[in-house]
Amino acid sequence: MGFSIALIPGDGIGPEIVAEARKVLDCVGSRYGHEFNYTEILMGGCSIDAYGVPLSDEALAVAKSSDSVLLGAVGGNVGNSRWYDVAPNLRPEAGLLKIRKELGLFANIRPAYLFNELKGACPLKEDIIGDGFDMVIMRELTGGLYFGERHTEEVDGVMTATDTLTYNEEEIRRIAVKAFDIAMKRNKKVISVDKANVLDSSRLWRKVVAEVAKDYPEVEVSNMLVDNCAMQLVMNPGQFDVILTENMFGDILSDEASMITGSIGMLSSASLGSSKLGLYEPSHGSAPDIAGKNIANPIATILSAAMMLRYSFDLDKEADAVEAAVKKVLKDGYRTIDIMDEGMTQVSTSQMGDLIADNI
Ligand SMILES: NC(=O)C1=CN([C@@H]2O[C@H](COP(=O)(O)OP(=O)(O)OC[C@H]3O[C@@H](n4cnc5c(N)ncnc54)[C@H](O)[C@@H]3O)[C@@H](O)[C@H]2O)C=CC1
Ligand SMILES: CC(C)CC(=O)C(=O)O
Ligand SMILES: [Mg+2]
Repeated sequence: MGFSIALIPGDGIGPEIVAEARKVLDCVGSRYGHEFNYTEILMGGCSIDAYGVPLSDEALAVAKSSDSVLLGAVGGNVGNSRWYDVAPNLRPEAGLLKIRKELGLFANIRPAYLFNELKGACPLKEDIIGDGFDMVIMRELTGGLYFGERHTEEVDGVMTATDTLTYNEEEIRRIAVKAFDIAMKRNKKVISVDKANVLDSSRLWRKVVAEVAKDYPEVEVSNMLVDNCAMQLVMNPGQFDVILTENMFGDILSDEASMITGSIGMLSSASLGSSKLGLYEPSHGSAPDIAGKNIANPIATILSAAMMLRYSFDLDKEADAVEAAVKKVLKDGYRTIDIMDEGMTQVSTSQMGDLIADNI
């Protein structure tokens, strides 16, 4: 079968890791008889350099007309790059926020599980790791603080910056439904994370989640405050199945969850809406500190490509093959530097891609 993929390498390590995911997809294509047709588009700092905007209308149109979108990452050194001394809607990340909003991708699924082979790279003590953990963070992606009205102004002679956090009940309901649906296919446990002891938006969040829960009597549901959740993730990660949370809390908690899987370079993600068109990207950023060195871990991006095969193309067998290839390469002892451990063989970004592709 043929599938069109809008490919967005982006900035920093983006082009390096996307090249490896493409290599793996091409192996899947020839092994299983599919044709993946790529159209490369610019987004982020590279698009600012080329067109003066982080996402052009033409690039957005390509993404909208594709079967799916595969992204590396966007952005540079926040604070000391030329891309940041401009209005917020012209910064690299504005391209990412725009594509998420324009494609209606309100559900960001970030699976965090510990490969047995990576127990040594997990920073937690053995008795905390126990039998490992396997959770999914279901993060709301097109509402909340990242999309609220914001401005900076002088108030009574003092510079004052304002960001607003708004959710309506429909936005909460649709992400809650996604979380309960996914819990039904897993261990039937949802922990909804909020800050209901302070925020009105969190109180509405709790009320709507409780309403949705009534349609899923088999799912065990509870609430947890976000500061406690940050602590519980490193104290008892095995307790989580599905974490349901709003945009910024999910952004922060997923970086924390990624680290206990061994490295932020391991955490994949799928951003979905109400159609088959999804955007697939690693949970990490453009890592300018290691860009161009061929040392970044491409596994999060490769596993994101596997999610693309599963969720956008319904190619479950092929997605399983990619995940199995990743596991095999780790089992064989190959590691990029971020997950390197005693007795293992250190490989570069491109070598890791080659090894995974060879195991398809
Ligand atoms: N989805 C996206 O495009 C995202 C973009 N960003 C942007 O990325 C830029 C850098 O942000 P940071 O806060 O430094 O976060 P980051 O996630 O890019 O990097 C944090 C740390 O993790 C390391 N790291 C990240 N990915 C890695 C990988 N695949 N393999 C090995 N090590 C890896 C980096 O070297 C760095 O030390 C900023 O401009 C930020 O806005 C940040 C998060 C998401
Ligand atoms: C630029 C941010 C909004 C992206 C991010 O940190 C993320 O989606 O994890
Ligand atoms: Mg993030």
